[in-house]
Amino acid sequence: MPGPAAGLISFEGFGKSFEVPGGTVHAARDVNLTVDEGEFVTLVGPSGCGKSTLLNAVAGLFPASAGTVRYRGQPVDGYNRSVGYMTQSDHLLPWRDVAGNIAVPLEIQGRSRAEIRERVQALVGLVGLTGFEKSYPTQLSGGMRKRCALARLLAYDPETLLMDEPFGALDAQLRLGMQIEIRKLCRDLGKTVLFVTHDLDEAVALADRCAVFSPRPGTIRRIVDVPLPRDRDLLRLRHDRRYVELTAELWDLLAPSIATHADMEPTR
Ligand SMILES: Nc1ncnc2c1ncn2[C@@H]1O[C@H](COP(=O)(O)OP(=O)(O)OP(=O)(O)O)[C@@H](O)[C@H]1O
Repeated sequence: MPGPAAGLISFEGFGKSFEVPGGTVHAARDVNLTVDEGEFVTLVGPSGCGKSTLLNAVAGLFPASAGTVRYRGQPVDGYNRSVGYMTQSDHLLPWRDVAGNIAVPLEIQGRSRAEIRERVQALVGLVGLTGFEKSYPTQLSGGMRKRCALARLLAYDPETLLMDEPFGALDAQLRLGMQIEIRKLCRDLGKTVLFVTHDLDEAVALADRCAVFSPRPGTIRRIVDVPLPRDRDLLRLRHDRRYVELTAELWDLLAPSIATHADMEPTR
């Protein structure tokens, strides 16, 4: 069995095609990527290049069409219970308050009432929602809803977080607040993160490494190391020369595919 050098998650010649009416969509091809435990890897690339497909494959939502996806050295075969998923929409239950929403995974796991109360309180504190336990989703700001969704995700205590543009709908200030939050939480809790974003600043600000995709069928064009400190100050990144250079490098890599990316038809 592969040892730790093989990484926590590995894509080995991974490819995925979907049969759709009128043809086959080749979503991803020949993807090779190893993600180490505790690493924060961002995925960027043109729309439709297969970024979400990679997350879905790690979650075990479908099998690979080519190659292999491994988790802890084992091929992903069926639902991967070691991962938690967060998307742009928060899917909070409107009829439950903050505490009730965060409690959902714990209730499903059959935890005792006392245990649930204690864990919910800890999670509320962790994401900065203390005092809002009894608020309903409609009474929360966009950023607070995200915090609530994040606390619910952490209630599962997944080893790995799969995040698909989780802050895409937030305005710039709230987004920055959530970015600070997620980096700190993941570092403190030792989580491994695969994070899809269209925002190149976000891709650099959060990442230990950033994988840049080519247009569909997407493959990794370049893996960019982000040599910023692990405890980087996101509020001051704009003054950091390395950050400015790295975001410019990503722009240069992606600009040609943005300019030519007009084809959204299935490739047959
Ligand atoms: N379950 C599916 N069935 C059919 N086609 C799919 C499925 N999932 C993804 N696709 C297609 O595969 C391609 C890649 O989709 P994917 O969502 O992975 O791209 P993406 O890079 O995440 O896109 P975006 O940045 O726009 O969210 C797209 O053409 C999409 O329509």
